[in-house]
Amino acid sequence: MEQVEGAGKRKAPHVLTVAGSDSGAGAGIQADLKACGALGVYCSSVITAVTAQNTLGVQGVHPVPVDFVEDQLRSVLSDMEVDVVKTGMLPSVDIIKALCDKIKEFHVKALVVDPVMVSTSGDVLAAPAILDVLREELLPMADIVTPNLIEASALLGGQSLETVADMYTAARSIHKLGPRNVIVKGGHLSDSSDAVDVFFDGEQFLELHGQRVKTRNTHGTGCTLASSIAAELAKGSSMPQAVKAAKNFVENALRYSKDIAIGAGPQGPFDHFFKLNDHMDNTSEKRRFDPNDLFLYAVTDSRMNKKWGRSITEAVKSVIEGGATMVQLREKEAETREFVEAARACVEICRPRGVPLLINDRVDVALACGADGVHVGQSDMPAHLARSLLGPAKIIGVSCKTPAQAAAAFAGGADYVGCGGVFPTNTKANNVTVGLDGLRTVCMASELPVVAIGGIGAGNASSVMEIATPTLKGVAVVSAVFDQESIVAETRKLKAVLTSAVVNSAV
Ligand SMILES: Nc1ncnc2c1ncn2[C@@H]1O[C@H](COP(=O)(O)OP(=O)(O)OP(=O)(O)O)[C@@H](O)[C@H]1O
Ligand SMILES: Cc1ncc(CO)c(N)n1
Ligand SMILES: [Mg+2]
Repeated sequence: MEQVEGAGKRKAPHVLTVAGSDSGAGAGIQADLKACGALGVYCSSVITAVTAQNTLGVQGVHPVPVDFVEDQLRSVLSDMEVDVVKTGMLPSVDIIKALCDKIKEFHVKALVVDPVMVSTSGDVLAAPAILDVLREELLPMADIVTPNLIEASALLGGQSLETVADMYTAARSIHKLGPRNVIVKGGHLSDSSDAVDVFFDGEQFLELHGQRVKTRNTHGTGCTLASSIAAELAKGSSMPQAVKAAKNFVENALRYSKDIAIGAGPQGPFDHFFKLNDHMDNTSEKRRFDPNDLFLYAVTDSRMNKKWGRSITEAVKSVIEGGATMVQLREKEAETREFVEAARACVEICRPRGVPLLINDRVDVALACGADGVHVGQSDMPAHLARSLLGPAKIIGVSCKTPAQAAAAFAGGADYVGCGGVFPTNTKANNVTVGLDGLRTVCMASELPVVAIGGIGAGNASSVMEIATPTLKGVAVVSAVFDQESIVAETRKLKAVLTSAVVNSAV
């Protein structure tokens, strides 16, 4: 029992958010919980008001009675070691006063105040009556206050703020109200191509520049910025570090979420958990596959390596040295553990040499070792499922013998087609040979680039490349390079044949 007590204890960085609930979950308490969760910080929550809210605006506000806000504060602060308190919507003077009392009673390292007043949709979240108590009691206790342009203006008695220069003036004036640091947020700054926030610590200004993401999904950026600052502080960052990291987090989340469609209104929520999901997203534009990589595609074979007494890494190193433009690990006999280890080692070899490394059949191994993609056969994982597991950036190749299979590969989101066996081969038992005619038929029909495979070597590679359809990009070989005394020499020889075949068919 004692063992359990001592050994497992680890203090979790802890933010307490004191804010309103947003039923649409883009802003408020829900944004704070997600931001802290995404940044690895525990977040407890004291709810000051319940709002009925969606992407159209705020349909209703229901403040929590002050006694019950106090009860929640006491419950959390008396029991849990809170590092940082972050405040959002504080709908009444009484609630602010109760909060100030509780913060004085229980020690916390830092207080982040987001002076929420009006939602972006223009709905009032806190009565103007709170301004005095905010200025006089809460702000002097704050380590940082994070007004947007409208809130900064309200704190300064309605002075209009329109330019970055105005933001400097505002930051200085708000600092005089007592907070240790101020960040005036420029999300609402009109016609600016970047998103500028102005930070002031009482001595120095820091202009925080970020790209302005073109998106409707900005609901909750303010809450997220403030709770991310709180989370970074709880993890031990300095204030300038925390502010920069938070700004960066918001920008990345917005960029990732710019096309997400939730709700019919003008301002949608964004995804705080983009880091968890980004490899799963099929809609993002990036694709990083160059069909020319198929030119000399080397496919490993464990039996051949065994026969010649080589490790898989030695074989991969040599074939790249000889000029291979892409490598596939095809380990039909290896145990998973052994396969993953070998694959990791090969990733280390291929990556710095700019050669993509694919894994045959095993999507799990490809993910585990960080390979560039997979090659699947007709009886392996279907391309569309491999794509949904691997995300948009990985390369997927599919073995096809017919135009119909090539069309299905294209529809499933594959990047290339491997067509064969072109010639009879010993590498693959019972494999139907499609011949040069079968290859030509697939190449003519395929929407995807094609690599020819099966019994190809220096002796017959020219006859393959002479098919010369625009889709045929190269040859994939096994024995021609790996079942050889010198991998480097044979690969060079094949590359020379391929290069001259391409030159000849071009003239
Ligand atoms: N389109 C955008 N692209 C990049 N950053 C943005 C964009 N919109 C806002 N930001 C950034 O998000 C943070 C919050 O700024 P903003 O001025 O929108 O706060 P807010 O009005 O309090 O937000 P909320 O709608 O949550 O109340 C700032 O760091 C700001 O620069
Ligand atoms: C509950 C709540 N807090 C803060 C904001 C500010 O965006 C909002 N819209 N809703
Ligand atoms: Mg706000």
